[in-house]
Amino acid sequence: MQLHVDNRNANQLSSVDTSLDHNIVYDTEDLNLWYGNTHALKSITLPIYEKQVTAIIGPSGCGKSTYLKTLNRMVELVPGVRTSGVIKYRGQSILDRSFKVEELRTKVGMVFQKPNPFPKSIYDNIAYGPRIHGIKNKKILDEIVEKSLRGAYIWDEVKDRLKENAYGLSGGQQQRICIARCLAIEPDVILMDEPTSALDPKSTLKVEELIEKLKQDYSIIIVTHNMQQAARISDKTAFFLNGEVIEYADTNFLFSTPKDRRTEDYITGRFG
Ligand SMILES: Nc1ncnc2c1ncn2[C@@H]1O[C@H](COP(=O)(O)OP(=O)(O)OP(=O)(O)O)[C@@H](O)[C@H]1O
Repeated sequence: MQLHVDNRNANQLSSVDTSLDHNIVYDTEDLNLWYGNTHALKSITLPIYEKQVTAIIGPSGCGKSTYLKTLNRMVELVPGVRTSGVIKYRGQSILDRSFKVEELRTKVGMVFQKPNPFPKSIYDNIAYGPRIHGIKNKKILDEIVEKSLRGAYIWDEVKDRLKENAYGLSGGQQQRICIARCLAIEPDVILMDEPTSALDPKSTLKVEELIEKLKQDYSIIIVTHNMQQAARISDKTAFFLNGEVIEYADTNFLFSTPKDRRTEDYITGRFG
């Protein structure tokens, strides 16, 4: 594995942006994951930096979504899953049995491939999380709803129709509602699993612009099949293949001078 960004592996550093001293938000060390007999993640070691966009790329079935779902422990909902190794979120070992998964869910939001608003009003979609966390005061909820919709750059489009069902919005708008729903719980990290793959080019552009803005305040980890998208919006890129991280580097570096032949083959479209 080529690892250009991990300061703990100084010998392997070849293209590190040392001008930005970003903290590590997630640190994965020697993570393995099995679905029954399928060894889906193999010895993954990956530091994820805060307030950056980290893209996970690789061909179908290489373990991208699985890795994302280990970061919020959603993967353990699959029967027969086993893991070994360590994932630290802000220094806390989240795979430990003693770690409270509820704590993680308040800090880590997730946006899925297909927009999945609840069959409720736009307002209730955004207020859902805060209400679960016990906020009942209407004025406070109004403020959270407005702030979250503004944060997802969709306020102007929906401010006059907050009581309407979110299903009445376009796919791109629904996806930004889902992002606003994430923001309403004031997360630290946003996980995105191919958030634009179901969207048209115009909506994709809007979501990409939104991601660029969100990284000022949030750490974003995005799985994408779209290499142009990874190149456009991410700071770091990890290339996965057959459950392994083949190369992890500053995005500019990985796309311009990949170190591993397999990365080069993938990004030049020779396979995948
Ligand atoms: N629930 C599951 N049960 C058993 N095996 C699974 C399950 N989910 C994924 N796998 C297997 O784990 C491996 C990694 O799958 P994963 O979905 O993480 O890949 P991916 O890179 O996200 O693929 P894609 O780009 O097609 O979404 C594959 O071999 C897949 O078949």
